[in-house]
Amino acid sequence: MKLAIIGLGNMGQAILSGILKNNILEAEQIIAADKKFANADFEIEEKFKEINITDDNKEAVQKADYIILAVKPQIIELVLEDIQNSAASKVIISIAAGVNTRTLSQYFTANTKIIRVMPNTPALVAEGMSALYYSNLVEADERAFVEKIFNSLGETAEVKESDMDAVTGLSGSGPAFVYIFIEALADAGVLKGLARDTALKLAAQTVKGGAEMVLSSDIHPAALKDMVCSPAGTTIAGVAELENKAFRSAVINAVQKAAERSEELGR
Ligand SMILES: NC(=O)C1=CN([C@@H]2O[C@H](COP(=O)(O)OP(=O)(O)OC[C@H]3O[C@@H](n4cnc5c(N)ncnc54)[C@H](O)[C@@H]3O)[C@@H](O)[C@H]2O)C=CC1
Ligand SMILES: O=C(O)[C@@H]1CCC=N1
Repeated sequence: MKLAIIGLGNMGQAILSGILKNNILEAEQIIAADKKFANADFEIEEKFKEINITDDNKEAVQKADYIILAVKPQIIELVLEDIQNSAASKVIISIAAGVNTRTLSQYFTANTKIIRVMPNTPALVAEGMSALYYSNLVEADERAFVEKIFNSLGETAEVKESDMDAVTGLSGSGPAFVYIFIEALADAGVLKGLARDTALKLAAQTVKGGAEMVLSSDIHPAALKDMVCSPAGTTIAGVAELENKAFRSAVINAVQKAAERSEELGR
């Protein structure tokens, strides 16, 4: 079995790292295509030295059974035009935000198997969250293989295609919202006199610990919040300020806007 990854940017590299680190495929079974490889000065990272690389998308697709499309939504149709004749009998896996199976299938035959995945960048540290949608022609062994790839990058969940824009706004874009929150916590620590590295460690571990509490217990986040808030204590004073500044509403709107942008990219 051979896999082609078209686009070896942030997400393409994260997926490739997970596959290699977890021995899902041997290096010889993978071919990566990216137009940046056409640049003679391009330095491929040490960890990817053993895989085949090319700047020719068609060549990669011809040699593979599974194709991961990891290019930007704005150029995916150019890539699809390029590969359509070589890829129709293969399993197509697109991670592009917003681009739906209706658009993807226009480039192939009615029998082409299409899978959409929305991963996120914590895949780089095997803490990713990937939502997967399988179109109905995809067979059980093909689903199992693709799920294995994304399980090697963290957690997976199967979703309906109509949920993909919401997923993109929440877990696809969400890491950026979390980083802003961590940065703001650390800035506040620095404002109150902490060293930057100490403040950043406290902030990141607090977010990680909070997430772990939610994931590892059946306790609702609101009840976990109540456990931190002592009557007339420090936390409730901070919580009141967050409510005053409409923090929840800002977060909800951020996810909503990101989901709407995903919808727009699909039009
Ligand atoms: N960055 C993120 O957090 C996430 C991104 N995605 C999706 O992943 C896809 C890729 O995003 P990133 O990796 O962030 O982008 P990126 O810009 O880091 O990588 C895209 C790669 O595609 C290459 N490329 C450009 N034109 C090409 C062509 N004609 N043929 C072959 N390769 C070409 C570029 O050289 C680049 O290396 C997007 O569709 C995005 O919606 C999905 C989930 C999360
Ligand atoms: O910002 C974006 O469009 C991509 C999709 C999800 C995360 N990053």
